[in-house]
Amino acid sequence: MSTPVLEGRGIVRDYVGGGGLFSRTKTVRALKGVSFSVEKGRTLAVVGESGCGKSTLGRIITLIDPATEGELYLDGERIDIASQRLTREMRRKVQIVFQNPYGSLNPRQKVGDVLMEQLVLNTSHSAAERRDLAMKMLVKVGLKPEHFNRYPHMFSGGQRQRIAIARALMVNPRLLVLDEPVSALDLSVQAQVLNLLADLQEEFELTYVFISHDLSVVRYIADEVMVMLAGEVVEHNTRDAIFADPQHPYTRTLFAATPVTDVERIRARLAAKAARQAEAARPA
Ligand SMILES: Nc1ncnc2c1ncn2[C@@H]1O[C@H](COP(=O)(O)OP(=O)(O)OP(=O)(O)O)[C@@H](O)[C@H]1O
Repeated sequence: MSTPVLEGRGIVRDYVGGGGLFSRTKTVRALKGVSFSVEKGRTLAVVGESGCGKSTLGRIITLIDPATEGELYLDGERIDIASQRLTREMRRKVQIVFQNPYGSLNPRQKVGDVLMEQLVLNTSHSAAERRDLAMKMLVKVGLKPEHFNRYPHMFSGGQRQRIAIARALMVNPRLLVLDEPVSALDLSVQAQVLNLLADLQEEFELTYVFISHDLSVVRYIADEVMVMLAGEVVEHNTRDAIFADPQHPYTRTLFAATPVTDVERIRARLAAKAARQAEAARPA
């Protein structure tokens, strides 16, 4: 078997915080030894109720926050997630897209500059090359070259999420952590952004860690599903297996509350993707 793009072993995260003026300092163990791996080109969905540790795990994988204990491997290379002695190259490999792109886009920065800034920090491209690459990326995510000189407030929510995805892709990452990336969007726009993510995954051979509370979205996009409860993984299986036959009582409760939406459309999309992948894998 090939080396996974991402592997976590026994990841623990404690938050040491005050319990208020008159109470003793409390430690919250947000992750209690989480292990998983994701193969290249696959999407691992992380699900579970609010507070189970999904975002904490996402921030550790993205190397934004340190872990208290545990090991993380990117393309087989061990990353020091406790002390966070990280190279720029390690950081480049993992990018994150958040639920609210408006919060992470500088309102005074034009979209073209948002994209080119990534290249200034991470590459030695000339100004003309940076401009060219940013223009091309705008088109790849379904925006237009004339959007280059516009500000974030001039876009819809879906378009802003496309800008955030474009920014993440500018540095040619291996892995995208998508933390509730469509939760703030209308249903029709959600579908467009999910389709875009599926297309980009195929084109750039990206690996996704997709954090979501929305199981209909997970059913659409995931290859594998990892269910978390109170900082622990209670179940991890392929999407089809876990939806058809959830094993853990908590998974069953979680899934029982979710309506199945538009199954035919999901099946058609996944079948088309599988056919394209099979065609690409066929020897010439
Ligand atoms: N900075 C922090 N300081 C202290 N405790 C924190 C901090 N961030 C998260 N926690 C706690 O860690 C636990 C996991 O939080 P986390 O945000 O990772 O959960 P989540 O599953 O992503 O929830 P949500 O879906 O609501 O974002 C929670 O108990 C939370 O209160």
